[in-house]
Amino acid sequence: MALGFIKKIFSFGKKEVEEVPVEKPSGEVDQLPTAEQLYEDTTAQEALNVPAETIPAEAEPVVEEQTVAFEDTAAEPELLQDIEPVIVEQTAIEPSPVDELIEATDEIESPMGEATIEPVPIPAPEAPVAETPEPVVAPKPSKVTVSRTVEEKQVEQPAIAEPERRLSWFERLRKGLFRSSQQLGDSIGSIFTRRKLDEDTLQDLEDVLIQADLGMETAIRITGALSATRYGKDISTEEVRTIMAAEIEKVLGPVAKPLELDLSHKPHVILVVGVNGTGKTTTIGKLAAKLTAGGLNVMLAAGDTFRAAAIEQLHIWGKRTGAPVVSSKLGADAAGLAFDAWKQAKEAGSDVLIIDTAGRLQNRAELMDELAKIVRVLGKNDPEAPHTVLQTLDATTGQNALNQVEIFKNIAGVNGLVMTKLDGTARGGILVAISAKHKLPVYFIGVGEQVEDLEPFAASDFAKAIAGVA
Ligand SMILES: Nc1nc2c(ncn2[C@@H]2O[C@H](COP(=O)(O)OP(=O)(O)OP(=O)(O)O)[C@@H](O)[C@H]2O)c(=O)[nH]1
Repeated sequence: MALGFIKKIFSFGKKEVEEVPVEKPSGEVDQLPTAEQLYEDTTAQEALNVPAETIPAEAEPVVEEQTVAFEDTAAEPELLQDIEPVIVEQTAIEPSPVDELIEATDEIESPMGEATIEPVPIPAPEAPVAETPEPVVAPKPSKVTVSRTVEEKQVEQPAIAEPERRLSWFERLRKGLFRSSQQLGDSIGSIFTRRKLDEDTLQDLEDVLIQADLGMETAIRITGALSATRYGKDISTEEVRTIMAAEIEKVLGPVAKPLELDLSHKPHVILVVGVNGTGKTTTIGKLAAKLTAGGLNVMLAAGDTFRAAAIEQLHIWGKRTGAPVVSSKLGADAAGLAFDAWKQAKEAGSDVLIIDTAGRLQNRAELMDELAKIVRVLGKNDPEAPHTVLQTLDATTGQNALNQVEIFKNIAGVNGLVMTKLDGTARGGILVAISAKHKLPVYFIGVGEQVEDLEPFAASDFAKAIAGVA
């Protein structure tokens, strides 16, 4: 009953995301990925599952009428009325005592008076029915888990709008990894044709696995597993692939974790970092869609103050997901913006604040310093913020991604990964090497540019797709 209650908390807040006409500011957004195409498929779907263990025993609603309302599914439409629309007045941010609050070493150029919050049109609640029960505002649990959100059936498009069948996320993953898994399969095939498993074949296989970016540790793990059971025997490519998939899954299993948000922090701050073009802003949009669809109040902060298109892109996602966006003028101090955004989110009672950052190469020391400053400054507001530091990794990247994680983790405290673009001509093997080395949770994979194309990371599916096992 308690689980049902919590599920209802996160389903009655669901809103249909309306198509919002996007105004193009003059000039700057011409190079934006065609927003209308990019955001053509907009329906945000169910977002949150709350594991039973996170539900306190006393999670029963305290108000008697409330219990009745949740148990009576016919009464749910009425509850929809009770959700306060997140409407933020479009006012300039009041001057904040930033300078007093920040140590002298962190010279924050607060974008006071420049940062704006985009008001968000909220879809109208469903029409009330007769005999509306007493309004009830359901309490939110202190911890939520973000997991699979979009069922394939929920993203179906009318036949007329989509003449070709849209591939499922797993088909896109397989397709994306097909080329590298095929190359791997060909190489394995050429090693084991009419050859028994011996020292030479094991060495050749190890080389092939390392070339596929899987990393030395995993390569040795795979050859070790083969050697232990099949040494001196004939072995087929399929058998090698199957053992490879099993060993890769053992590496990935421990890092395939759902993203958990600690809502006792209000807002729970998610800082999104990574190298240029790795999919930070797109991932933020997709994640915001999951969270808002789950009934959470989300605020976005356009901390990529370098690119006008990035700010505009985040505003588009804000409109699509119903999340207000805090932004500032181009070139403003990103740490100051993050600081002000936290205050705005606090004042607005947001559950989650997601902060975008400018893409930066990990070897650009001054840019990495700026990132460290954003992290420090957020800690002035809430010593534990940012609570989640997500790094996006482009799946078409090879060995360099290992170095990216190393440096972003050290400087920004990355504590979770998202691998994007697995639907393209992805390599993907590097995620195995990164997982073996850093053991950071991998929360999601990006398998497309649409709002629903963010999938919880599943070790078994990924391992099979890399190894080319059905
Ligand atoms: N195919 C595919 N494209 C993606 C995915 N994620 C992001 N993209 C595309 O990759 C490009 C870059 O994405 P952004 O979200 O702008 O990347 P970013 O990291 O914010 O970029 P910078 O701000 O320049 O660092 C855009 O064209 C996105 O549509 C994905 O999972 N699959």
